[in-house]
Amino acid sequence: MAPILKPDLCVIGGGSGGLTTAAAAAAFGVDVVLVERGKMGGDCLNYGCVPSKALLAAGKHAAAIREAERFGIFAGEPRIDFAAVKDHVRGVIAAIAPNDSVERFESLGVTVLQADASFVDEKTVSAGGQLVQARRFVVATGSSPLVPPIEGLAETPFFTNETIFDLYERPDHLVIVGGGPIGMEMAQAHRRLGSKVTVLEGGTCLGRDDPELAAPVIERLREEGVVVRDFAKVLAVAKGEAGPSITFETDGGRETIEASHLLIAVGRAANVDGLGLDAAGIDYTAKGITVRHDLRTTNRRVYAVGDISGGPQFTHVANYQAGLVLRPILFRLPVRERRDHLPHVTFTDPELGQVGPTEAEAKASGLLKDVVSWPYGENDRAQAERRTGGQIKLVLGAKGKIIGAGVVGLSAGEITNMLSLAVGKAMTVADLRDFISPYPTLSEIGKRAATVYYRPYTKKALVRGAVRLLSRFG
Ligand SMILES: Cc1cc2nc3c(=O)[nH]c(=O)nc-3n(C[C@H](O)[C@H](O)[C@H](O)COP(=O)(O)OP(=O)(O)OC[C@H]3O[C@@H](n4cnc5c(N)ncnc54)[C@H](O)[C@@H]3O)c2cc1C
Ligand SMILES: NC(=O)c1ccc[n+]([C@@H]2O[C@H](COP(=O)([O-])OP(=O)(O)OC[C@H]3O[C@@H](n4cnc5c(N)ncnc54)[C@H](O)[C@@H]3O)[C@@H](O)[C@H]2O)c1
Repeated sequence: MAPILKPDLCVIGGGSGGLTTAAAAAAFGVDVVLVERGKMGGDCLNYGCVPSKALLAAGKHAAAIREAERFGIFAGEPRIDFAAVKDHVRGVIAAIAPNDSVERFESLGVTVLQADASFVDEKTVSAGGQLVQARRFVVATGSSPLVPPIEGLAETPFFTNETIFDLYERPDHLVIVGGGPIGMEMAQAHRRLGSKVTVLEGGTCLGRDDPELAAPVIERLREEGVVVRDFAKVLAVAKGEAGPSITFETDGGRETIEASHLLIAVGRAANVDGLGLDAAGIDYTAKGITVRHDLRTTNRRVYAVGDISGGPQFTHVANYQAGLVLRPILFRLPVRERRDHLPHVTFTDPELGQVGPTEAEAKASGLLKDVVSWPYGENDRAQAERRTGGQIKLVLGAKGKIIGAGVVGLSAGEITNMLSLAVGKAMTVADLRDFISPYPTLSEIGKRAATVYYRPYTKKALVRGAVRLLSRFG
């Protein structure tokens, strides 16, 4: 048996959270062992963010060709080679993969074990038989697609995010169960690439977002021909002649529809199975590993980051958490995870971005003092681009502090960066009002929304009187 490895840090999982932790620790000269049982890069690179955004990008090009007439350009209906689109998706993954590869991590000084890791006791991990006893462990094992207990599903072929990107034939009719970010992004991408698409959502689509901001996304998908059915309870699926048939119930009664392909996108299950968490004294639930404010688990040697830590499931959150845990691990500094300033973007067209609490969440927490908004229609760049649908909303606390913000519209994801800075740095509407925004840019809507906050002051008799008085002094 190989000698026990005794590094300073052992990271389990080579996805967004694990790779960031390992690379940053190695940059400080720390002896790191990284264990990954599947593809380096995890979900984001292989089955998540990257392929979904590449597919959406292809769909966006098709939509731009269809809409070109509005700009005086006549191209007709685009001819779409679905297999070539998938080659493009593969190509994007391949272009990014070297950054996440075993070779790159070994070149950084990390020892990479390509094996399934499991705790055997409180201080030891076995990775394919190789024992590792590290001073600290970081668990970053991510999540997997949740498969709901729908009658007949186990006997019916279906896709998840782990298999849909390998489908090289264009679905004639893609039925998607779940209208969250995965469901809606996949629905629009496939519709734009020529498939008939139906979304069956148990509640309301994009239900975690501000309903007023989610509405234009849902409306746009419907305009493009996606059939969106809210409050649809899927009762059973069965393997039909041409593909799966899906029976569901709404207020209007029971219906059965025929699909060529079925995609299940109803959320995620934390990858806790087989990790030996009980042997290590690490508490967990179905949502993930239980962590403290500093992401430490119930085993003081072990931290958890990313989807497995039970919080919001995004790559940038995994990266943020990786940055946090390195401080206690490397420098013995105390940290406290914040969740009130986290952004997320759904990359449909229009994009939908949110930072911190929505209006309703801020109201429920008692922090809401005001909301100001500005429509894309009043932005000159949006007019030039002929994309005037959407709005920005600033959620304000006391003294004009921006505690949350949401935006839906063209390039809303990019605008969310500015909003993330504003919320993260506890800026006020005055900060957004006073910065100089280059003209004509879409981000100007943030500044315009901030000026709305000051409108009541311009109407105040005292302020108006002061302006009149001062004007007398020449
Ligand atoms: C379709 C889709 C689209 C998405 N789009 C976005 C987006 O646009 N933006 C965004 O921010 N987020 C997006 N996400 C979410 C994002 O992908 C995840 O939040 C992120 O990948 C989480 O990173 P992680 O490191 O926690 O887990 P993962 O990336 O899942 O990595 C975990 C790794 O651990 C390995 N592993 C698991 N168990 C073991 C074990 N016992 N031993 C060894 N290795 C193990 C797995 O093989 C995997 O490689 C998307 C997700 C999906 C599914
Ligand atoms: N752009 C992005 O950042 C992005 C994109 C995709 C995924 N993600 C991440 O991945 C996570 C998972 O995405 P997701 O869309 O699978 O999950 P989700 O939990 O966000 O949404 C799942 C949806 O499915 C519905 N649902 C659940 N059970 C159902 C059932 N039996 N029948 C019909 N509908 C049902 C829910 O009401 C919900 O609207 C997201 O929460 C997000 O963290 C992020």
